[in-house]
Amino acid sequence: MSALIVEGGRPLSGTVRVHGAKNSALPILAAAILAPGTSVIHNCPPLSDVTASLEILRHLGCRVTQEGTTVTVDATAPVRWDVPHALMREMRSSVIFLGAILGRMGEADLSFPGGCELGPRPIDLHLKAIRTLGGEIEERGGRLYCRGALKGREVIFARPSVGATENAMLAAVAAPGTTILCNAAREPEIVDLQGFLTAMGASVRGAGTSMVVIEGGRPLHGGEYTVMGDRIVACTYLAAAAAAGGEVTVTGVDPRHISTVTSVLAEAGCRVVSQRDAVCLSSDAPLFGSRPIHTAPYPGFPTDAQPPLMAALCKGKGTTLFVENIFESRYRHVDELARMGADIRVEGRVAVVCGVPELHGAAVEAADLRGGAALVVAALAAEGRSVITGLKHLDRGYWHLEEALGELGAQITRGGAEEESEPSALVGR
Ligand SMILES: CC(=O)N[C@H]1[C@@H](OP(=O)(O)OP(=O)(O)OC[C@H]2O[C@@H](n3ccc(=O)[nH]c3=O)[C@H](O)[C@@H]2O)O[C@H](CO)[C@@H](O)[C@@H]1O
Ligand SMILES: C=C(OP(=O)(O)O)C(=O)O
Repeated sequence: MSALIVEGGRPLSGTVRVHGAKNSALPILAAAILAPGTSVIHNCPPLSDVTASLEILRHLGCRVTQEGTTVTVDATAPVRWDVPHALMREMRSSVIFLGAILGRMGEADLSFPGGCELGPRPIDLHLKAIRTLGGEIEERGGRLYCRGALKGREVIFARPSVGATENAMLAAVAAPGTTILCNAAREPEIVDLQGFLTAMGASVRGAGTSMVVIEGGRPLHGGEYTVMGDRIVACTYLAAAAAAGGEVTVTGVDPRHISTVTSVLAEAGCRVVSQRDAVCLSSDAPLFGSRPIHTAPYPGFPTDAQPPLMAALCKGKGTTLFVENIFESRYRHVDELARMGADIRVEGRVAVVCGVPELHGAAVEAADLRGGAALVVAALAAEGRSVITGLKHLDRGYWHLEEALGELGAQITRGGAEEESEPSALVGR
């Protein structure tokens, strides 16, 4: 079993560039199937979720090549419209292929998606949107059989959902007529998807607001596009610098996309300076607490940044209250942070973090992607050695994490947990 071995307690310094955003790259890869042509997608990070998406595209009959962070998808002649269950359960974003495959092939056969276990993650809003656009969906034996001639319509979401908005956009691009998505999610990744669809010849406007308008049924062609930088990876690096101390510049991110997070870090005592596509953070004293953090759909505080920010605030002088409003079970990192000496009390959706003067290294296990990032942040701030397992979760969303942090001066390596792990009571002492 592989593990990250972190010798913590060292300040970080230098500049790090974030890789492309997982949550943009995945719907963009699904969108590539919509056009009978070749799309070229740059800044597409070779994460395990991206590999799964490429496997789905290959299974559908696309020719796919990957050179560094550039992916080329030739979707001239897909031959299948089904996604095997093993690929569906690899990640949440497999469900985004529903709108894209149905839009291109007029038929789709999928099962329920995987992804981080954060409590119930229904797909009712996805299915309702597709049905509104004319898709007939039959749920049988855990599979979803969809067919139907799509038509532009008004779709009203009961709540903003990133994935359902993306799925509806992909289906609507292929649906003749005007589709209006009301109460759409406003995340920057949706704006990125609009950018790629526009590069393919689609007419989509309004992404980033709660109303997205699509004139569907236009002829599409392959597009060339560069995926935006990953704002959650940026928040993770900033949280690491805040926790470990030092001075770090994170580049390749739009500071406006993470202002709810940087304002919390500033309130906790870090100096934060935003530039056009970079954020510089320095931290040299124990962090204070911050005002209560309520996760919310964009432009609110992102749920994906909650675990790393919580980890950053564990060591310090203040108390911070977190309210997780998006997912029911997104505090699975708390027990592991407690092994490092954190003082966190959880009651339902609320977690209260009381800063402690020191954290200590420990053997801990990631239970989900951002929970894993939280463990890395805490380990960098902790005195002594931490051994972090459960890396398959981290590898879904962080590319070259140990190299990037290593360049900032962190002592972090990937090795076998068996050789490195001491009895957990001794680790870090
Ligand atoms: C691949 C990707 O982009 N993942 C992101 C996406 O996930 P994802 O697209 O799954 O998240 P959603 O925005 O859909 O979820 C928001 C809320 O709506 C609920 N809901 C969603 C769909 C549905 O059909 N029914 C329903 O009730 C969810 O349970 C959740 O409580 O947005 C989340 C919220 O910002 C992020 O944490 C994930 O990193
Ligand atoms: C929850 C996340 O991803 P997914 O929706 O793919 O599970 C995430 O990126 O933090």
